[in-house]
Amino acid sequence: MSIAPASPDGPEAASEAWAPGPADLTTLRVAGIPAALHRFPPSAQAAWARLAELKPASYARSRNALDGAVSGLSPYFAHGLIEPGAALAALAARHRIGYEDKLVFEFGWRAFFHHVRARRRDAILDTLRPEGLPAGPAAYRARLPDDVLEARSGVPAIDQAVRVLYASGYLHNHARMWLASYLVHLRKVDWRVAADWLYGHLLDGDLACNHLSWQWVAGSFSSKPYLFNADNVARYAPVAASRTWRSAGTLIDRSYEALEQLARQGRASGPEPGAHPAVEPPGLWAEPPAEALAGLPRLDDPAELGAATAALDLVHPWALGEPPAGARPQRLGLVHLPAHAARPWSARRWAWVLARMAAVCDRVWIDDAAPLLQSLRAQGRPLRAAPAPESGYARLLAGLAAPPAPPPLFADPAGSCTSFSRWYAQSQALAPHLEDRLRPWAAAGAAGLGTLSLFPG
Ligand SMILES: Cc1cc2nc3c(=O)[nH]c(=O)nc-3n(C[C@H](O)[C@H](O)[C@H](O)COP(=O)(O)OP(=O)(O)OC[C@H]3O[C@@H](n4cnc5c(N)ncnc54)[C@H](O)[C@@H]3O)c2cc1C
Repeated sequence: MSIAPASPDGPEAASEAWAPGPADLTTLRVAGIPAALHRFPPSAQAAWARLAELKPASYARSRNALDGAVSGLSPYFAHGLIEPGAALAALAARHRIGYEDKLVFEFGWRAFFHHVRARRRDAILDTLRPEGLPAGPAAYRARLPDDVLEARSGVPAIDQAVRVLYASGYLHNHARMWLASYLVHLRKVDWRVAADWLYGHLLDGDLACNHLSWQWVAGSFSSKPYLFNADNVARYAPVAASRTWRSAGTLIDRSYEALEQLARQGRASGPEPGAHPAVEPPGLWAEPPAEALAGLPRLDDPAELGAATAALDLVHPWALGEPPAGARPQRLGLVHLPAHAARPWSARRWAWVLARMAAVCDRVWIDDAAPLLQSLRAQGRPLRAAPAPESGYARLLAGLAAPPAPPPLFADPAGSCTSFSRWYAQSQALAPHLEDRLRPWAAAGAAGLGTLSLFPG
C-alpha cells in the first residue's frame, strides 16, 4: 500500500516548507537515508500508510541500523496526529504482537518517559542525578561548539548526523545516541543546552523523550554513561553509504576503556585537526517565520469567531489529531507564543505543525492566547482542549474539559518508577494481556487503516 496522492485530512497544506528541498535531498542521498525517513507529510493518512507497511519481525531484526525498518512514526505521535494505542491496535489486527515484541517494548520506552515526566514535571529539564555525570557537573560548558553546529567536527558520523537532522528534521535513534554521547562525553557540552538544540530541530521533539534520553546518555538518568566508537558506527551506518559515515582514525576510533577515560576527564576533546566542509545551521525561531504562515487561516480578531454560545475546541500543537466525525464544534488552533520563548523551533517544524493545524482547524490564533481565553471564558463559551504536555500550554489550558479518550496504551503503575525495566514489568503485571489494553483502541485503529483502503496503492 502506498501513500495516496490526495489527503482526506482536509485541504493540502498551502506551503510545503516542511519538505526537504533539492539540496537537502542530495545531503540525504549522500548519507544513505531511506526515503521513508526523510519525507513526513503532515497528515494522519501518511502515518497510517507507514503503519500499514510496518512489520514487527523486520523491525526487531533491523531497528538498530540507520537504514533499518523503523517506523518513522515519531513526528505523528509527538504532535498527536495518531495515538500510539490506535497504532498498536491497527498493527495487532495484522500481526501477532505481545509485550515481548521489540516494537511494543519501544512504544513502552515512550510511555515510560511520559510516566517520569508526569511525576517529575519540569524537574526532568534539569540534571536528575548530577553524581551520574562522569566528569562531574562543573565540567560541562553551556555552549555548543560552532564546528558541530556547522557539521565540520571532522568526525564523519557526527557531521553526517547533523546534516541529516538539518535536512529532514528526523534522526534515527542510533544517530541521536552518537550525537548526544559525542557532545556530552567528548566535547563536554552541558546536556541541557544540547538537548534544547536537538529538540528544536526535530519534527518529533518531545520534552519527555528527548530530555530524558539525553540524561540517559549523559548518565544522570541511567546506571552508566552511553559511549560508542567507530566500530559501532561501521556496524550500523547505512549500507549504501557506509563510507560517508566511516569514522576510523578519528577521536571515536578507540576502545571503550579509552573512551571512558576521556568521558571522566574534565577537559574537552576534539574537533579533529584540519579544515572540513561546513554547512550553514538553520535558525531556531521562537515564533513562526513568514514561510510557515503561507495560506494559514489566521484569526486576528476574536469577534470573527461568531456566536458566543457555540462550543469551541481548542487545538494545540500536540493534539493535531483528526477532527471528530459528523457534526463538530468549531476548532481553533492555538499557538501560544509565550510558551515557545524558551525552546524555539526550526522553520521546518513550524511549517509542519502549522500546515497540519491549517488542515484540521477552522482558524488559527498565533499570539499570547491568555487574553483570548479570558474573553472566551467571560462570554461563558464552552471550551474543550486535550491535555498539553508542555507546561506553558498546560497552564494556559488548565481547568478546561478534555475530549473523551480511551485509557492509555500501557497500564501506568501508581508510584514513581525511574527504571524502565521495573516500570515495564509493573505495567505488565497490572495488565497481563496486551490485547485487553488494545481493545478500547481497536475502532480508532480500524478507522485509521480504513482511510487507506479509500486510496488503494
Ligand atoms: C538523544 C535522544 C533524543 C531523543 N529525542 C526524542 C524526541 O524528542 N522525541 C521522540 O519521540 N523520541 C526521541 N528519542 C527517542 C527515539 O530516538 C525516537 O523516538 C525514535 O528514533 C523515533 O523514530 P521512529 O518513530 O522511527 O522509531 P521506531 O524505532 O519506529 O519506534 C516506534 C516508536 O516507539 C517509540 N520509541 C522508539 N524508540 C524510543 C526510545 N529510545 N525512546 C522513547 N521512545 C521510543 C517512538 O514513539 C517511536 O515512534 C530520542 C533519543 C535520543 C537518544
